[in-house]
Amino acid sequence: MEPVLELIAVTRRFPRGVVALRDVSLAVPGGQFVAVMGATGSGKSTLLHCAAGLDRPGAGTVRLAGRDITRMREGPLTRLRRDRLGFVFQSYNLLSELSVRQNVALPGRLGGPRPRRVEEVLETVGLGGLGRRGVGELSGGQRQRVAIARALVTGPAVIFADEPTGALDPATGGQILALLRDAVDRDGVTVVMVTHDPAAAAWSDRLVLLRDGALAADGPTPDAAAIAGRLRGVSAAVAA
Ligand SMILES: Nc1ncnc2c1ncn2[C@@H]1O[C@H](COP(=O)(O)OP(=O)(O)OP(=O)(O)O)[C@@H](O)[C@H]1O
Repeated sequence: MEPVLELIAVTRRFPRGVVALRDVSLAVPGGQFVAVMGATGSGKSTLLHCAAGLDRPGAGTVRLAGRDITRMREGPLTRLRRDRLGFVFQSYNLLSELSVRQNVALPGRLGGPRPRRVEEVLETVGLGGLGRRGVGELSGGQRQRVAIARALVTGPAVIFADEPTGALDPATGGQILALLRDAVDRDGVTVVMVTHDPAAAAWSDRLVLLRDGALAADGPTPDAAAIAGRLRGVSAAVAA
């Protein structure tokens, strides 16, 4: 099966000699939950941004849903992101003056998703009946549920999540991770999640570790204690 997301020898340099990603290759099949970890500054967010077409690598190729996005013009790329990708960030990125329902309806094409589809995803994330609430009145966990509903509403191929539980307590964070896990298991969505938290990463199928912009490890996700050990391993190598 063709991977839904593929990075081939991706390198991203920033000014002053920073190589945020160096020669990273990664093929992700549909329906896989991937956690990306590594010390601060190891290139996790840069990997996520290049993979999602939010940033362009200086060298290498990114293929997303069967298309080479590396050289795609901004218009088609924006449409591809809107129609095939979902995004969940630590800071929710919702419009707080709009209602839950309006936020979830935002990413749709002309006219937006059908109202019934919006209600359906709100039920899925446990917000059934809260569609008319203002997002400003919601708790952090509820806001992140809205963000997940917004990510799911178009039926995306891939959801990119950057520290989705970073602002939540462990119990609430666990509920959010269970929703991402459900999207993978139920709908066959691929999730690529950046996290610092071994307990969050333990929900994934595959653990990718970055060290100084390069792939340091890539394999099946072990339990949280083993993840923490591996993370210390790659971080210590940087400090040494
Ligand atoms: N826009 C930018 N301009 C210049 N340098 C950048 C830029 N974005 C990232 N970098 C640098 O690239 C490297 C990788 O950054 P990145 O944000 O991808 O790391 P990270 O692993 O996500 O870190 P953190 O865990 O702290 O969020 C760092 O050295 C960072 O300073």
